Amino acid sequence: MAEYSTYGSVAVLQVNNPPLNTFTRHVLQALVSGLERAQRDPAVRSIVIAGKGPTFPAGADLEELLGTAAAPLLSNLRMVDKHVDTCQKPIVCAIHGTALGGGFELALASHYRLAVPSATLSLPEVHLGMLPGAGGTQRLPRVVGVKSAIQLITSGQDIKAQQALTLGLVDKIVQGDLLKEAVSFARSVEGRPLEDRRISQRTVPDADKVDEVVEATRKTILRKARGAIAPLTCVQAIQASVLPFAAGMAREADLMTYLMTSWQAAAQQYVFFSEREVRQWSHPRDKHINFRTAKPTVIKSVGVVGAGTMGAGITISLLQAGLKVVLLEVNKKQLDKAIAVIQKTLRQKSASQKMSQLTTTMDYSQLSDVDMVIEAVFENLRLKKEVFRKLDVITKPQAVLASNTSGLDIDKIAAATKRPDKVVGTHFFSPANVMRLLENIYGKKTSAETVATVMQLATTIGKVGVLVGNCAGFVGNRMLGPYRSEALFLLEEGVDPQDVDRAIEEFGFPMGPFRMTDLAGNDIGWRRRIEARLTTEHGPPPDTPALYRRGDRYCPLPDMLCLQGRLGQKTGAGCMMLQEAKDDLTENIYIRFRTDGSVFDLRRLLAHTKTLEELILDLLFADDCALLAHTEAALMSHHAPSMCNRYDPGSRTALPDPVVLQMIQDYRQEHGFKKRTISSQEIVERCLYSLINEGFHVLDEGIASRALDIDVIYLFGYGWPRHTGGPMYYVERVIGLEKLLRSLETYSARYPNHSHLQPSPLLRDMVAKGGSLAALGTTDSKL
Ligand SMILES: CC(C)(COP(=O)(O)OP(=O)(O)OC[C@H]1O[C@@H](n2cnc3c(N)ncnc32)[C@H](O)[C@@H]1OP(=O)(O)O)[C@@H](O)C(=O)NCCC(=O)NCCSC(=O)C[C@@H](O)CCCCCCCCCCCCC(=O)O
Repeated sequence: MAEYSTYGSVAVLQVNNPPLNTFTRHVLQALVSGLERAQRDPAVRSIVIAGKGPTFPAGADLEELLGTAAAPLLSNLRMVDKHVDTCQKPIVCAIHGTALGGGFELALASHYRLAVPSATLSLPEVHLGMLPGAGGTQRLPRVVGVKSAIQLITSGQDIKAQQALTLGLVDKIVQGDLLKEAVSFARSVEGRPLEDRRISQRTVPDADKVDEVVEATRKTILRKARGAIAPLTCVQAIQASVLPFAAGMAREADLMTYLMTSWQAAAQQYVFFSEREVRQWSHPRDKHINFRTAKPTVIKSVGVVGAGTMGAGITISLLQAGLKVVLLEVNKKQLDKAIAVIQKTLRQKSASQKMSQLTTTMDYSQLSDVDMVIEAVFENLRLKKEVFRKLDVITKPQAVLASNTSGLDIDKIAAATKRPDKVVGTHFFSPANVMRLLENIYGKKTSAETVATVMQLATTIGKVGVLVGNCAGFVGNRMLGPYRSEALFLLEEGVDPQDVDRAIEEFGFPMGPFRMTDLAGNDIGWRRRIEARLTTEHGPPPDTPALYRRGDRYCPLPDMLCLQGRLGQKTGAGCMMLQEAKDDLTENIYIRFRTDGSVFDLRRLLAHTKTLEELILDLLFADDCALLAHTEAALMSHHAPSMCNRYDPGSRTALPDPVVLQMIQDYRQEHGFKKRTISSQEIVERCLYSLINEGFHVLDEGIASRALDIDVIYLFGYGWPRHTGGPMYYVERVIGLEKLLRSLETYSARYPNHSHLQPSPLLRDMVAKGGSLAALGTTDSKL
């Protein structure tokens, strides 16, 4: 637990609790005993604390901290802190790996800190809904000042060894053998006075500005925290660091108790464990196929087909993980653009050497030797099937063929090949090199080995892989459908897009549904609806009721906006790019012509023209292909409208657009909707409960095998606020299943034709029988 040895006058205490040397009560007890022994022994004149194996302690053991062993753990932790803080012999912490939470706090309580260059220090408790409760909020500001301490603690960010040296958090970076160096360093400081080495005895350098600093940061923290209580509570604890040390520690303990007993801390710790638990997948239809039984194929090289935004992002992720990549794109201009983006991103990450692992090509035969291909072409089933047909012929028989589709049928794609067992979905989220989620979709014939391979790939490239079944939209986008529909129905009834966004953002999402569509591109959903024949490029399908499709309520507002060229931020951004990077405009921008109402993709037109400017000038001045008036004006002003909001050039701040508001008003009038006032609560409930209700359907159908899989998808792919634990956790632990059912019953009685508000049979069953999502597989046994 903590191994004791001596090297002459130096006692070495090495924490040994694999894999991360976390502090359990027994580890802390062993540390107390070791410290007592070293203090008692007159031959010992200094002490080194280190971690055995790969790391310095990574903090308190969460299973103990949150369980019945919390009290002895805390009392032992206090004892260690007291022994270290009052010790009359110098204590040197030798840091390698990750010194996190309580581990870093132990180092701060010691007299000296040495670190290897690769070491990382951090106080990540805020991510667990807590604060650094072992003196971190009191000692850190005494070293770096209140301002930096607020920044470091409320973000929980990593501090690399070199930065820690600059901040005065470590005393020396050690290049060679850490333990040997630490022992010799300890020997060199023996007998020196210790008072000025005790951080607890120092004063906070910017103490006189504490109120000013707190006031200045509060607003930013509030905006970022979006309903999470931990960040602001951390600030309160840091504020107390200007008090005498003992008083500050007492305040820290009070605030820690408050946080530790909050529902948000429980939710965030559930998130921590769920993020790891999704790796322990099992096939919903055959539990014998699981992460233990299925062996992944080793992937060393990957082909990426399609060098659009997604293809480039996927390529960056693969290169960063050290994999060889062959990037194929048939459009030379697009390929060049992707290469530039990849180069720039890798350079920013100081990883330019990774470029040597990249081959770019326009020739499919270059994919003949890769272990796996990820197709990232346009979201069109016909096109994807064509690509897979080619890949099946060209790639080696054992290669895995994955599609980065966001919702198309994996079985239909697999059917285009003679190796459906090797075909699988890998749904990346944009930007693919940033977003952590990888939704992996197995088809009817996908083999266990193929599933294991893509789940392993997720880990290799630092993503959170979640295994789901095949259905339209899979888990994430399928659940988003009802949410979006309800948001649109709310517009019909009287709220403005900004009201919906505000309510959802106040709940904790980084973006409401309309800002999100503006960002992603309204045409994505439009194309999908066109393919599903719910609408056409010219308007509603003939002989179709305006507000119904196949018997279901339908809101045509987004289609109407698309027909007017209001495709989202990119229509504005695309035109703004005119000024700076005209070659950059390669996404799908549509131009609708007055003459025959036909819609063209600007990108395609661009391929036949010299420059975007020339094309636009041609279009604007050609008699036979005049643009719609408003698009024309927007192009002229280099600022096309987005779907629902206006954006000042270069800005992402959404401003209400009077044109859209008027359009919605006219629409209400035309279809006889009576405007009424709708509360934020109703907005949130209707949007989120319909999404969660779909989650119950998804579980019922076995598309997701556990509620935690859905939670992880929403947390890591859709910006669901982390402090609420995810949609399924939130509804079960915070709202209550019974309340959800009653609310859905009320809303569905009011809106009988909104089918997604009809409570799912699984939810009804669970409420009737007192069942729980945990019993369905939400493994929160660790909590
Ligand atoms: C460390 C990592 C970066 C490593 O990442 P890596 O990818 O290598 O590995 P994994 O993440 O997969 O982890 C492997 C394995 O280990 C499990 N695990 C990781 N961390 C912990 C942990 N801290 N505890 C338990 N288990 C852990 C993980 O689940 C994996 O398990 P699996 O089965 O899936 O293989 C990365 O793991 C990481 O970031 N970990 C989290 C580190 C962290 O957050 N540390 C901080 C912990 S909280 C803490 O330290 C609190 C302190 O501030 C002290 C608090 C003192 C409280 C005092 C309160 C006083 C007032 C109290 C009230 C009075 C009441 C009373 O008196 O009774």
